[in-house]
Amino acid sequence: MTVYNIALIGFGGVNRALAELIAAKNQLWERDLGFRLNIVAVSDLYLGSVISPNGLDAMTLIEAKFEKGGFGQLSGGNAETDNETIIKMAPADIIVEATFTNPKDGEPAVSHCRWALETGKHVVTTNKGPVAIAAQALKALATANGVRFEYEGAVMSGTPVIRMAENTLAGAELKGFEGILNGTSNFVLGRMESGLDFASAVKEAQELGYAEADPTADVEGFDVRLKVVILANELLGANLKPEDVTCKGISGLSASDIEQAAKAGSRWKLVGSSVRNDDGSVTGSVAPRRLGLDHPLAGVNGATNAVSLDTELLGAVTITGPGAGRIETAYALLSDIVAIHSAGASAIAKEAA
Ligand SMILES: NC(=O)c1ccc[n+]([C@@H]2O[C@H](COP(=O)([O-])OP(=O)(O)OC[C@H]3O[C@@H](n4cnc5c(N)ncnc54)[C@H](O)[C@@H]3O)[C@@H](O)[C@H]2O)c1
Ligand SMILES: N[C@@H](CCO)C(=O)O
Repeated sequence: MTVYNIALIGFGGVNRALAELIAAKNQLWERDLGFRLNIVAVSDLYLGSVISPNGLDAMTLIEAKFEKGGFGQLSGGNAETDNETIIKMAPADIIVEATFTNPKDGEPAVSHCRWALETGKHVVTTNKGPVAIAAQALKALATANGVRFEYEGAVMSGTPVIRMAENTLAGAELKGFEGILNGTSNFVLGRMESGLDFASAVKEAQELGYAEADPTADVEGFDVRLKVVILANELLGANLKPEDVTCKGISGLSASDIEQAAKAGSRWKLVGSSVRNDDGSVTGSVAPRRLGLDHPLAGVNGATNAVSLDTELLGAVTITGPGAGRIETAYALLSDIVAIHSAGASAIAKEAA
């Protein structure tokens, strides 16, 4: 039986949900996936940090109502956050990075990933910053250190768009994509269509765990811009930076815009897209678009996301599923760990052959 020791960096909605899954499903994973997860360290800006080489009880971590600096009360705990020590020194096989996304330079999460990879630890992350801004360098660092850098949850939470496109559409010749890539803004537009005002709809999205720490990133399109960069670089072989992608969000849409669209049999959606141009260059954009109800993206509601991949050999292939949510995103982390486990198993099989 394989046990992966994991260290959680950030203990907010997503990593708490992963701890919940561990508490509820480790036995099932042992049976069905061939491994179990053991939390050996946690570090959080608000709660402090803790290392326990034998493992922390996931249920205790979730149920304890820790105040600021609360990890200081635990054996091996410290009221201060100490990401660098935790990442470099904890006896972890995998660092689970789920701190705030910084859309400007990806820090400090880029450094968290770098410290982990340099010390021979795998990284799984749902943080869009390091992936959009430094994926190439981090992937190279992972390869140089014989470990993996996995980030399925950075786009469409647990819906497997990155791995699905890479593994099962290889050779289909992707030409571009367009999609609804932000759960919060899609949820907000739907709630406004039902008559709720913008601010209350954003508040609901925050309560449901969909929104970024600063929801401006959701409603101004910055979050979608990062996702367009991630998909374009990963799937279209581009080398885009966030500032290369034109970006407009939904905050300029009024209740009357939304009402008028509905009366005319259409719906506003925030669409992120990218295309390979005839000269081989790849461009990307984020903008609200008024779509007829017969458009495939018009019926995608709530925090659901969808991306339509335009391929040479198959035409459009559309992937749809949850785009945000705590458990949904924690599942993406599990799927990354499954990928690491499978890669390890196939490496062992190759050595034995
Ligand atoms: N919630 C979702 O639906 C979702 C989906 C996909 C991706 N993501 C991404 O996953 C990450 C985590 O999301 P979340 O919903 O858990 O966010 P959250 O705001 O609930 O939690 C983030 C946690 O990280 C901690 N933190 C922030 N900076 C830190 C630092 N420098 N060191 C240590 N801890 C730090 C905060 O104290 C907080 O507890 C974000 O980057 C987000 O963009 C979230
Ligand atoms: N805030 C993001 C989380 C998923 O990346 C959203 O609403 O889509």
